[in-house]
Amino acid sequence: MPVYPSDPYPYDLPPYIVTTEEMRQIEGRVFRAGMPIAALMEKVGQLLSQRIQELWPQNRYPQLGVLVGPGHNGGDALVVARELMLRGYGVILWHPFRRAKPLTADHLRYAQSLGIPVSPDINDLGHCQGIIDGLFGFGLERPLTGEVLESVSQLNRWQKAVISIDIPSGLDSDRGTVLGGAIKADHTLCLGLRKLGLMQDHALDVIGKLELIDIGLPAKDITAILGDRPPVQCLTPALWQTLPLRRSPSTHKYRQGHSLLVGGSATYGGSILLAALAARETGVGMLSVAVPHHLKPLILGQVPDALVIGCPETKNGAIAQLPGDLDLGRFQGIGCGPGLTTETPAVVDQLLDSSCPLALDADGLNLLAQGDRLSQLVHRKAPTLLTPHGGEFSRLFPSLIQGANRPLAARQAAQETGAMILLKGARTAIANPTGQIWINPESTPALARGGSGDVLTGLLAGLWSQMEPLSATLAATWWHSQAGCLAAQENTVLGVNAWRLTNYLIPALRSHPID
Ligand SMILES: NC(=O)C1=CN([C@@H]2O[C@H](COP(=O)(O)OP(=O)(O)OC[C@H]3O[C@@H](n4cnc5c(N)ncnc54)[C@H](O)[C@@H]3O)[C@@H](O)[C@H]2O)[C@H](O)CC1
Ligand SMILES: [K+]
Repeated sequence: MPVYPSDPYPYDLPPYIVTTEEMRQIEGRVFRAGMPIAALMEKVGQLLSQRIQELWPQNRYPQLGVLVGPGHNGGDALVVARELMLRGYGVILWHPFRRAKPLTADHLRYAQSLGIPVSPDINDLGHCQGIIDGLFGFGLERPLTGEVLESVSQLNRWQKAVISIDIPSGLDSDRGTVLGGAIKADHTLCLGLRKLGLMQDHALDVIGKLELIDIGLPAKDITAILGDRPPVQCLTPALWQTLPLRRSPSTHKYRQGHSLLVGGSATYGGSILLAALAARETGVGMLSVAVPHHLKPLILGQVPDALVIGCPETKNGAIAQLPGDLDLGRFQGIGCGPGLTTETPAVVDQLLDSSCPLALDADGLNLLAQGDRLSQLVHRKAPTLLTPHGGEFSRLFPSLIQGANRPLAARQAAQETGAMILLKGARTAIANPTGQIWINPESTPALARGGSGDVLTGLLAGLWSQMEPLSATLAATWWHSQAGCLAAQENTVLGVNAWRLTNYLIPALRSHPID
């Protein structure tokens, strides 16, 4: 599992993520406009063959097994098989189906006329160094069963190098769920546009490294189906350019935003400190941190540039209330939750009643889940962001089946609450109340540890005071994961504790050219 994409996505391609139906409609426009299906299949096969030769040089992968399905995924695979054979690879086909689509049947017949062996027995591929999976693409209609399922399981047991064409066979191209069984790929060469099923947390172990192959889909056909505001898209490096890096020479600290962080307790003292360390890396003009009184020295000691507000505290060392004279109208971005505990709901109520842009995380979310706070959220006028991980999301929205399709669950939650939802995970999904979704395509398992979320909350609070809330949320998410990837690259996937992550925020930013 690469901790840092060595060759990230070709971001010059549209960052859109499509459903099966949208892909079919886009390709349908291309075919109706005159592009012969056979021509596109041949083009796709050539592009795939070139990439596979780069990934699998013939001297290291002399023998290749090619799984040929009954549909056009199988057709793609047959073009690849033929082209690689002509370039000197040894190729053997596995095709256990009696029927195939006409185009696929033609390619199969031609491959056989060239002397490429075909076997219905998967064991005849046991000697191959690499397996090319052209069983099913987005046309999979039902779970794999019988001999096909057994052969896929056998193949996975071999643990050979596997490249899947478009989608690992057996994976649902919308939900990313495994239908009966699925090929476990090292690489998935996705054709044209990313499929929604490939951008789901639970699909990651099956798809391996996801690469996008540009098959030349005209932008006009994509826009005709997806519209000008594509429903689902990836975060991209373009977000670096949106950060508030351009400042007027005459600016002053009061013009660079004032953020407030609220949290901390005797039980969890470090979370709010991590958030504060991250917030100040955003360059926010002023940073205020409201903590229980006893934590004030800790914050001041580590973040002397912050204005630390010592709050009255409960006997358990949590914030009892925010100071009565605290004017929340002074802040353009508030992050509440790291280390807060759920002892004092009044703190969250006070923030919800304010007209401040508010990001709720951790115990701020757990308090939101109590009583009718969540149902009242739709009446809040100021921008609101909820940043749950999976467990918090399930507590907040028990009726939404996020497991099957987390991005769509996040969208539904955003539309129900009127808040932006940032559903954290391996592929964090951000949804806004207008129904748009952004998915972060690049992250690292190194971030799966306590404190990472606090760092994100700090970035959000700091950027919300300097940028439009949605842009700030997208940029913070991208920045956070890129810093994690860089930290993992330099310290291994074990070395990205939250404190070190805060120290990688600026290096990650600096390592990308800003126009
Ligand atoms: N749209 C195009 O013409 C192009 C598609 N590309 C590639 O082709 C696939 C999509 O092709 P399609 O034929 O629609 O679907 P599949 O190849 O996935 O095969 C579906 C095929 O299999 C049968 N089937 C479905 N489920 C099962 C099952 N569980 N067991 C057995 N058989 C099953 C179904 O009846 C169909 O006949 C796409 O992913 C691309 O790889 C090209 O890239 C460009 C042209
Ligand atoms: K496939």
